[in-house]
Amino acid sequence: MPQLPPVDVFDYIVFGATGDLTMRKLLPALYYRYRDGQIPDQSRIIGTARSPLSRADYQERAEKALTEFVKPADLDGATARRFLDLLHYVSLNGAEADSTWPALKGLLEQAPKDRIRVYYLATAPGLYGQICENLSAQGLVTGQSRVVLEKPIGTDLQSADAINDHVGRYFPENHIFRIDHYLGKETVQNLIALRFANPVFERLWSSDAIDYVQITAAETVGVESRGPYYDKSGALRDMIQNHLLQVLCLVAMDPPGSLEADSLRNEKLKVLRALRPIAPGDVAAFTVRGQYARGRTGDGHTLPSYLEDLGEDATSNTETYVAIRAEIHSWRWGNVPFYLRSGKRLAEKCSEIVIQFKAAPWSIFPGTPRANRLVIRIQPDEGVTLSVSTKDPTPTDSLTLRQADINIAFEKAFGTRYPDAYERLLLDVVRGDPILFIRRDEVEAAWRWVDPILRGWAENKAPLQTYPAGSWGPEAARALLAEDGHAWHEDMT
Ligand SMILES: NC(=O)C1=CN([C@@H]2O[C@H](COP(=O)(O)OP(=O)(O)OC[C@H]3O[C@@H](n4cnc5c(N)ncnc54)[C@H](OP(=O)(O)O)[C@@H]3O)[C@@H](O)[C@H]2O)C=CC1
Ligand SMILES: O=C1O[C@H](COP(=O)(O)O)[C@@H](O)[C@H](O)[C@H]1O
Repeated sequence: MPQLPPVDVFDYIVFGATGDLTMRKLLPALYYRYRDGQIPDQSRIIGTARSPLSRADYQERAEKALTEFVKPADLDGATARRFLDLLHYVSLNGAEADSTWPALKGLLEQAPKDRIRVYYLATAPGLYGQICENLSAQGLVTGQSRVVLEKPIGTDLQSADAINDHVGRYFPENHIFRIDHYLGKETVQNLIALRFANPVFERLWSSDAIDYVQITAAETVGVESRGPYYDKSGALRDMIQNHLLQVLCLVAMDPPGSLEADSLRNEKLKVLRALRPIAPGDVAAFTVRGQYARGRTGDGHTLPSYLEDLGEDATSNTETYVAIRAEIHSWRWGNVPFYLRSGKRLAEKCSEIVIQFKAAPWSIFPGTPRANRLVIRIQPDEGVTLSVSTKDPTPTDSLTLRQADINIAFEKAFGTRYPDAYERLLLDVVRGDPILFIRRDEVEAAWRWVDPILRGWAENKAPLQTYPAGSWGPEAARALLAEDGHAWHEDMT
């Protein structure tokens, strides 16, 4: 790994420091950046949550998390111990302006006044405004302070506005970092390179040459321990409103004028605003929502249903799967359908973008050559595959065609580990670089599109389908594409 420039000394204050996100993603990501020499030793990571833990208890929990979530080959004992020394813990109720705040204040004020402070809110979004208000009341918002808001921001446009207004009273917009970890994924960023550094693609990137686009984020896991959050959220709010719409923006946007954050965000915003609204009465035609029932893994193990995962006697109308046929009303995209889907307990863990090109208008070969297809694999096995027609080498009396792939597997091609998305994003906040974070108007535009779908579902205008855990989702999702004469990637021939 080449020498990476370290960031300035910082204090990272994590609210929700005992939670799933901190343990599974944030601490491992910070460990990797520390291991690679990017985090100076004087920096501190201060965990806060209501649980009454000592600093040693918290370090012990963090050590367990590193053992579980960092690859064993990457976990060096001595480095991990030095990393754990950066950790502190303050027991505090973020929702209340009580007597526990001075402990945090005292700890922060031990550092020089101009030290960078990152307040990372890894708690329920309903707490964001109150935590910021308390930070301000305690005099903890300095000129060098930034706040990171996890997604989803709110549960609809109205609640998102309320949160953004509340947080905005204490932090200026350029110090608010709305994180969407999909933007930190290497292959998602690579879309910008692929599209705007390779004219061979960009010249074909429109309805002139593209038949349709699919964006998939499929997971094999169920709701795990996150039932209480997830059951109130569902797949549309959890994945589509943020991650998939952001990926769609990068696929569909016009070239930004530069790599300045606002230049990119302006282009993304135009796409969000050009999404054809799906009215509540149209949800049955353009959306499919599903919930996993009991099923089986590929090797025959029984998988519980969503209701069983939630716990005894649970009932729920929450979707764990969504498929949507979206359209972008713009000159570039005409009537090109963008099929989005995301679900839990599906057959494979796979996030990818499929760009299906149009077939040749005329064939001089026996049979019609297959249309080209570009598959951008976001995870796992990050890479790009372009399927092309080539001459079948079998010596026959006619020139027949065979499909072949031009394939780049990034890890293999570059011989380097692909970092987790959070590794990049957590240090971008310290650097004060907002390019991979979401501006307020983007969040609002995304909710504006999602809200009528939620309303249609709440009015029961699209029935909740079931699908067997371990499958590719409800049959109705197949039908959604079949109506256009299309098929999901796994069904394509
Ligand atoms: N987990 C994930 O994979 C992802 C999560 N997110 C988002 O991150 C956020 C956190 O998610 P997740 O970690 O899963 O949630 P968890 O429920 O696992 O953790 C919540 C954390 O918040 C703390 N907490 C709860 N109430 C308070 C309070 N009043 N004051 C201070 N701390 C409090 C809890 O600790 P205690 O009970 O001790 O106070 C706990 O540390 C959510 O907004 C979620 O949507 C986003 C992307 C992925
Ligand atoms: O934000 C979230 O993302 C994860 C999926 O992330 P990935 O990087 O593994 O694709 C999802 O499991 C979770 O429900 C959601 O909140």
